[in-house]
Amino acid sequence: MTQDSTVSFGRDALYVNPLDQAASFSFDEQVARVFPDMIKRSVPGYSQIIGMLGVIARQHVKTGGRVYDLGASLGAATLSVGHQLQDSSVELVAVDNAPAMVTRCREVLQRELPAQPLSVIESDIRALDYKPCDLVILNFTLQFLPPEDRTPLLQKLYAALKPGGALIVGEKIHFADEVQQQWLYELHHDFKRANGYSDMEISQKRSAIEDVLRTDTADDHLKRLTDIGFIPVTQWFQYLNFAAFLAIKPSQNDGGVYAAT
Ligand SMILES: Nc1ncnc2c1ncn2[C@@H]1O[C@H](C[S@+](CC[C@H]([NH3+])C(=O)[O-])CC(=O)[O-])[C@@H](O)[C@H]1O
Ligand SMILES: O=C(O)C(=O)Cc1ccccc1
Repeated sequence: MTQDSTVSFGRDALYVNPLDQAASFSFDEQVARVFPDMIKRSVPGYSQIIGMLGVIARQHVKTGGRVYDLGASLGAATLSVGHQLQDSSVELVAVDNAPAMVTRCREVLQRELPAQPLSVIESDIRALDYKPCDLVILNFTLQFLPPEDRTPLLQKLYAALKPGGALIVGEKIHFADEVQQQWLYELHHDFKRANGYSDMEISQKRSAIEDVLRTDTADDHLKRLTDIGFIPVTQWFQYLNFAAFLAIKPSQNDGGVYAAT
């Protein structure tokens, strides 16, 4: 962070003190202020995924193309794509519906990617009219939509993607097998404890997110994306109960087998 920046970020201590009743988690001013620290200490592999998003973008984004980062928060995924592509003919579009995130995101991205055509849009991603695009990133965002809204959004994104375009979905997942679910759930708890959260912080945060973050299984994701028409669909990442998927919109002339630049 540069000296003249108005954006500053702190350590996540939101759930340190006992709360009578934890309010539902929301992406407000308090969360935005500690978000980089919160997500790195809470999501196993977050930094590795972010780094790889830019690398994957290089395979799928063409000259003059467009990339959407949906539920962009502070723009980390867009930043990774911008740094990897280094292509000022590509438009990067970051969208989030939380005003506290959008303000900071705009400032960070304009400062870090000054030569890039860039839009930071405050909008619900379900309401947006999507322009033709090469890559859509939903990095830990789909999980916050009501389950019944997930397929309609993904269908809309499929329609906007150009043939050969890619969708990347990062998600917290759960497991159909109860033993596996319990095991990975506990390991995630231990991961957070190893990153400096107390048991009380972990359990208060869990109560606050349980109604707003509803997970699917990896199979749910693979099936839903395949049913919509994406092919191939692959899971390219898993670290404990966090996973990421890559889904391609097939092009007419590759027999639906593979598409990239
Ligand atoms: N309907 C919606 N419309 C727009 N934005 C939404 C909606 N619902 C939730 N959001 C936004 O989705 C983001 C989810 S965080 C994404 C991290 C980021 N992708 C990253 O790669 O750093 C993940 C997490 O905190 O676990 C928040 O900024 C919400 O405001
Ligand atoms: O903290 C958790 O347990 C999570 O599942 C990840 C997360 C990270 C940031 C905001 C909300 C959820």
